[in-house]
Amino acid sequence: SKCARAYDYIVVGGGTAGNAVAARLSQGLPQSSILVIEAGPAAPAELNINVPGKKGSTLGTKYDWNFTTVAQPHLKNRVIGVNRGKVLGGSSALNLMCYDRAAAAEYDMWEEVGNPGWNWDSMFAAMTKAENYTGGPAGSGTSGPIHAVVNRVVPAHQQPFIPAVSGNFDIPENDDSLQGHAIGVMFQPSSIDPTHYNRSYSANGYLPGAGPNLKIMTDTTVAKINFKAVGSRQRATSVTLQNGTTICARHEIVLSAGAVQSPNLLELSGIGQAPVLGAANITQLIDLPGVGENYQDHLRIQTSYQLKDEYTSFDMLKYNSTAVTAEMDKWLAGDVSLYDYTGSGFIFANWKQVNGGDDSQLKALAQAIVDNSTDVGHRKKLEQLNDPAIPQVEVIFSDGYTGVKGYPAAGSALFGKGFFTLIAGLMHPMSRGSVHISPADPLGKPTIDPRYLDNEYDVQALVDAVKFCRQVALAEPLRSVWVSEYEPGLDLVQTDAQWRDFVLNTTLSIYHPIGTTAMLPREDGGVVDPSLMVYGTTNLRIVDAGVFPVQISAHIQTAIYGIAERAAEMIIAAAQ
Ligand SMILES: Cc1cc2nc3c(=O)[nH]c(=O)nc-3n(C[C@H](O)[C@H](O)[C@H](O)COP(=O)(O)OP(=O)(O)OC[C@H]3O[C@@H](n4cnc5c(N)ncnc54)[C@H](O)[C@@H]3O)c2cc1C
Repeated sequence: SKCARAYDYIVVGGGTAGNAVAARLSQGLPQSSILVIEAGPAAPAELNINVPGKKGSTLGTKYDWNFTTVAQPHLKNRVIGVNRGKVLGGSSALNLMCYDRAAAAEYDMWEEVGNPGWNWDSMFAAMTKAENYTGGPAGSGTSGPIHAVVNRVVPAHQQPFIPAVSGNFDIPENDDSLQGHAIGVMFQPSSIDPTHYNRSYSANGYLPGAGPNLKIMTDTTVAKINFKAVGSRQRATSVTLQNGTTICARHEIVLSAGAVQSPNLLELSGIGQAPVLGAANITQLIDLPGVGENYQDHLRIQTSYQLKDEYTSFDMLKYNSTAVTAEMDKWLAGDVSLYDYTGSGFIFANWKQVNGGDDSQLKALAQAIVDNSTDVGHRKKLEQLNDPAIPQVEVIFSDGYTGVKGYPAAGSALFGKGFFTLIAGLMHPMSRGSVHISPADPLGKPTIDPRYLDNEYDVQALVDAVKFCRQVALAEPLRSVWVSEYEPGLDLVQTDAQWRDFVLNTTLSIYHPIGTTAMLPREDGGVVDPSLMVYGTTNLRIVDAGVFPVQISAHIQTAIYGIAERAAEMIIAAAQ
């Protein structure tokens, strides 16, 4: 079909990775033309995105694709939200700004599973190239486009968190957790620009540094990628937009639509497994069974505590309209405000640290899964369990009520009270799921089935993680700041059966899907090779969270920026 326009490089998806790779290409290839196509709008002045304390307020809005899983049979048939950014900046505009890194050995595993050059050293260099960490330890990035800083608002009732953990558990205080040794209890930064105390994300971080050769189309959705056969491989020549327009690419197309939608776009373009394509009446161009498989995520579970009345929590902004106005005025004026707040207290621990020195039960459960699996990712998870330097559980000190049953209703006895929440994240669940186009409506919402908790390891791990949250809350001096456990309730949940039920009723995703276009050997279910090129194509790369081969024990944005930096270096080198 005819080209309405042509560019040297087309990046599909102006999200976290897409804007990063596009801006770097525009700088490194000043003679080339680069186009970013983003389905959502640009929203540079949107306070719900820019103000750190308004994090979460964009979920369910026009800036969110609002995907959901299919009913999860092992979570009592609950449907779990899969929120994804639909705005220039993608999910980096919606995320909760936690900014950290996993243990060095976890990035080295990417190389061990068949990706030469992808290891801690190369990823650390790439992640710090993306970074400008004010007040970070030696070795942090200081001139990259994404800002990081430890939040200047630390509520008084968070002060006892670190002493309670380091004083009562075998978990050391660690001031250096972004340098490859992740274990400990610590303050960690958020992706915030301390100049104005606003969210730092791919749209306001990378794009201002791009050259005039970068063009951005917003509110524009790509429907498919078109190919031309070159010998036994396929060359990506153009994209077709949802309105039927065709835009041509002279050199390469980069797919950065995220771990949910990049595999969908491959399928819509004829790349994927035969049954999925056949059911949607799509002609198969490349048989790639790994497309949309290997969906891995982090899971969350939490306990919440009602504070003594002398403490003021972030909850105030839920019920006190005078405080809302006053704090927003302070934020707008650049003064210290409650609206600066993001979480800064974290624990990253292995199972022995969580379970009083004994990790035998969880290891046996994991071993049983690996014994019945040929999956390379499962084998790596067992290796991770055996390495005490690799965290299995994260606990976030979250000020205010951020649980599942809801803040007390207006008029109820606890309305107007303050809370804090300990959110546990399970870092290496064993479950694997999938995301595919829906046969009935291939251009509509995808069918997402993460198969959460489909194995006993994940269930028991969540039980242990949430019991650990309570133990931390009960440890002094933290015990002295609260009056009662609001959720689940000290009296209501005590036995293992009750904890198990609480897990099945309240476990949620912590929004980190990865692996659905994995960088792995083709025979292991891989979709891209170590240069991020889709197998069977000559010039289609994927640059987003989908290429992670194995999940890491960290919030994933730093690794995604690192992948984008490395991808840009490869594409620029290939062009020169
Ligand atoms: C609510 C939430 C909280 C999170 N909290 C944290 C956190 O605190 N710390 C952290 O490190 N990580 C966090 N994450 C995870 C992290 O932000 C994301 O994993 C990451 O931003 C994903 O980057 P990406 O480039 O893979 O995809 P995205 O950033 O999602 O980018 C994909 C882009 O492609 C666009 N797109 C999709 N399909 C098309 C199409 N057909 N045509 C055109 N454009 C298209 C989308 O609109 C989007 O802009 C969170 C995520 C969410 C959703």
